[in-house]
Amino acid sequence: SSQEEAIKQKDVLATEVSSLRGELQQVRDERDRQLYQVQTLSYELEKVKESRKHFSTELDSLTLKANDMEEKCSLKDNQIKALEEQLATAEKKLQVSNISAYETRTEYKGQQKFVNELQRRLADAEYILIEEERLRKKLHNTILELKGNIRVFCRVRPLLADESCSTEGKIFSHPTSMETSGRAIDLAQNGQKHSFTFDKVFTPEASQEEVFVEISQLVQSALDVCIFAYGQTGSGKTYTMMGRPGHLEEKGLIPRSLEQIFQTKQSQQPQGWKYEMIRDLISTTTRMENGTPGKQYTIKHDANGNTQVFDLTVVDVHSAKEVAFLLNQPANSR
Ligand SMILES: Nc1ncnc2c1ncn2[C@@H]1O[C@H](COP(=O)(O)OP(=O)(O)OP(=O)(O)O)[C@@H](O)[C@H]1O
Repeated sequence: SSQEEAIKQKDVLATEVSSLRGELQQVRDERDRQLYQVQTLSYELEKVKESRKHFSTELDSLTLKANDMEEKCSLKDNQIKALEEQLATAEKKLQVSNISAYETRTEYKGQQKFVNELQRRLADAEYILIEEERLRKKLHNTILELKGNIRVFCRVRPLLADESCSTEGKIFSHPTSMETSGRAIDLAQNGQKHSFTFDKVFTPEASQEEVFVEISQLVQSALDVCIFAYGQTGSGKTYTMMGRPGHLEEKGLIPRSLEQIFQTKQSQQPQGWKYEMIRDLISTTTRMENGTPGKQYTIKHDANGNTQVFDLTVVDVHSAKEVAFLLNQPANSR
């Protein structure tokens, strides 16, 4: 029985051993599986570590980028704020400008009305002025006609430096009677007295200006005027007509008349008058548009016997408002 028991025990033990072997095998298998898993996990861990490294680098760079972006964003924010402020100011200004533009427009309309009214009044005034000017011209010419179309003036020049005073005393005197005052001259020759009367007598003291004032009225009627200087040689014709070259104060009737004509041309321009002055330096003959010779006024002849001509020639009267003169001043000798 002990043998049986031993056999039984042996069987139990054998079963136990085989079960333990099975368990051992299972544990071994489990261990192998676990080992494999550990290997796989450590491989994965390695991979994870690697990718973590990579991600951390990327994270660093992204963090840097994010910081940079944040900085830029805050900068942009500031800029946006500043721009918003500017926009607000600009909007305010725009509002003010809109108001002032409206006011300006209203004011402009008012001004335009006023200008239109002034232009209308100006046109009226210009019309009246032109009419008045026409009347003035007519009256002026009538007065000149009444004074006489031909007037004779006498000018006595002073003694020149190389001329001596007559031993017999003065050879001329001016009568002082009321009706001949300023118009008469008495000459004494061989004890005889000769009296002459003119429209005006200029004494030796008379300046170029005084002589010009007397004829200046005629220049207004320049279309019909002829100024003629007559007298013996050395009596002062050239001086009276041309003046002394280089001495402005002593310029004669011709330069003064031309100045007056040009001044009138200027001053009458605003009233619609148009004068055309032609200075022809080549032409020696002057003709009206219809072919007839124009009026010619010989002004000067010099001491050498050569004649210099200064022509004031009426070429044409185009219309009441357009008058053309030909001012021909050849320095050539004839
Ligand atoms: N009123 C005056 N005041 C001062 N000097 C004068 C006056 N008139 C003439 N003279 C002088 O007398 C001189 C002779 O005058 P001017 O040459 O004008 O005479 P003229 O009549 O033209 O003579 P001619 O017929 O010989 O050319 C000139 O020296 C001129 O400057």
